Amino acid sequence: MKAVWQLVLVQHRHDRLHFWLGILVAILPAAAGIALLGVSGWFITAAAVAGLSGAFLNIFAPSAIIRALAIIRTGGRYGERMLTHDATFRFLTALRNRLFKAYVAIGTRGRRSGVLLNRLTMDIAELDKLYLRLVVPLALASVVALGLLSVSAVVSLPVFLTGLIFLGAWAALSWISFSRSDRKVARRADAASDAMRLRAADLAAGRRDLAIYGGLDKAAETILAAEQRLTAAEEAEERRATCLTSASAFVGQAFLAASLAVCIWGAEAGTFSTPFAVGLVLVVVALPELFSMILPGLARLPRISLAAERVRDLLSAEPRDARSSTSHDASGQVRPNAPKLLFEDVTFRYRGAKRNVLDDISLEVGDGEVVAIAGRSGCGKSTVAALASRMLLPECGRILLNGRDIRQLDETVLRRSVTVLSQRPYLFNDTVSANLRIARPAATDAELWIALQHAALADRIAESAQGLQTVLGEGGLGLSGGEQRRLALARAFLTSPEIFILDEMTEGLDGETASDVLARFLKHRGNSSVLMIAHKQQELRAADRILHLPEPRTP
Ligand SMILES: Nc1ncnc2c1ncn2[C@@H]1O[C@H](COP(=O)(O)OP(=O)(O)OP(=O)(O)O)[C@@H](O)[C@H]1O
Repeated sequence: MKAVWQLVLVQHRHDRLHFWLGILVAILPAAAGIALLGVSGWFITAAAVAGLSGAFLNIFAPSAIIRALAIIRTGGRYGERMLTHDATFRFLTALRNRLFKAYVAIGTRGRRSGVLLNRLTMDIAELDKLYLRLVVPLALASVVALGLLSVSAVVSLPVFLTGLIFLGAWAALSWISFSRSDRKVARRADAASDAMRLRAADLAAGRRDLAIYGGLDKAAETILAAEQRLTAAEEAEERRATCLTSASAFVGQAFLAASLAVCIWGAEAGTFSTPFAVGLVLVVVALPELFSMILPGLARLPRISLAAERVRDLLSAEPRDARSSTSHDASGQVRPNAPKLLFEDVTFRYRGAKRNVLDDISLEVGDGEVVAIAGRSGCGKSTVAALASRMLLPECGRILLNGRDIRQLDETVLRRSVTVLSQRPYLFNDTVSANLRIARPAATDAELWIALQHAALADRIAESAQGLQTVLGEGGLGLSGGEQRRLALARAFLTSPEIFILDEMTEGLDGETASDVLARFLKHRGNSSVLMIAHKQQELRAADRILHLPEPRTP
């Protein structure tokens, strides 16, 4: 549970003003609501007693108080919703940014990025309950309970003692629920939900191969098994929540009964008047509802706690330089005579792997130079490409872009400086122009057509009546593998990076298309340098320099 409090502190530090304002504004309507019930009960009874006995009763003051309390309660509830939700959304927005930056900086560490992203999204969604369902209701219940106890201590000792006993009972209930939070069940639910999504994504992506090899049914079964595990865990959580609600309802009813007995005794003994006793009973009626507001947060505590732990761990793994990359370091200005890309004694090992993929590798790509990386399969060529574009971070050594450590570069500057062309370009199910403008949002239609011409795709797009507005993918224009690569090329031509990283850009294309795509790329790349993972002779021939990576070592 330590992580839960640490995250509460992080939120508090993030925006103290909204944190406390939310709590204060939540207390206001709750206190007004309780006072409204008490004053109304007292007033109605006092009016009835005065009516029966013919005594004088000033009705104006209580009526005005009742109206004022009703207005405060209604307005306060609106303000409370606004402020508490605002405080939560502000915090979650900032948290999301920090967490995504942390992921970018430390990488996925060998785990599936889709699974991590999904888990992160779900964890952040879980954390919106931290302030709204735990902090605010707990603060609210504590302040109101202590306030009422203080008042009752002055008014009547039996009322004070009754309140104290039942407040103790609620505190004990909350503590038991808090300390016996079943994190095992929450962990099982999280694992089952991750497995379900992972298996479903695998089934969707690999359905053709699964159908060919007859594995569709088995794949579907694994999804159903994960779903059953998730349902079982959720049922266990539901049972726990029901027990908690029942126990709280029992304490609430016992409290009402005991308070009623004390009020009847007080009225009969003349300790307080009948109108006061009725007002007191109505105040007591409101309290169980106030305490029950804590229950959803308490029932959800195991899940909140696990989410808080993961988020805290990610925040603590966030490298200092990624947290504080300054615009000074990240300015993206060219340092004279610095190579475009420089690897200095870089060592890298995949998480969980037994050996380093790269050992003390040094390489350099000069201004405007085309450098090919060659080597046996598995020697780490794609790993070099991933390191050069900061998809991975080296264990030891440094990677410098224009003379500055790649770790310290601002994300925007980095993405503007490095363009990666891979063998699997991602094309969105959107128009041709939208797919191209990802690279340069302000590009004009004329610029898009020029880029398409350079990539030898303009004629194909012009065939379609909608031209640049033609939708790609399902229900739209279908492109062959080679055409997709040409569209990715046109997209790359709209950027002017310091360096292009070509990770098997022509892989899977026939010889003629591969030569054409490569030739067009080299002709229209401008002044950018190129680091090219080379498998083919034509790629090696096109390079100014070839770097051979050492043979892969067997474990
Ligand atoms: N995510 C990963 N986790 C663990 N090991 C990995 C991962 N990705 C690659 N490897 C391993 O790292 C080594 C280098 O892989 P890499 O893809 O960089 O080689 P490559 O030279 O590009 O190979 P190829 O020419 O066959 O594409 C290989 O032994 C590979 O099995």
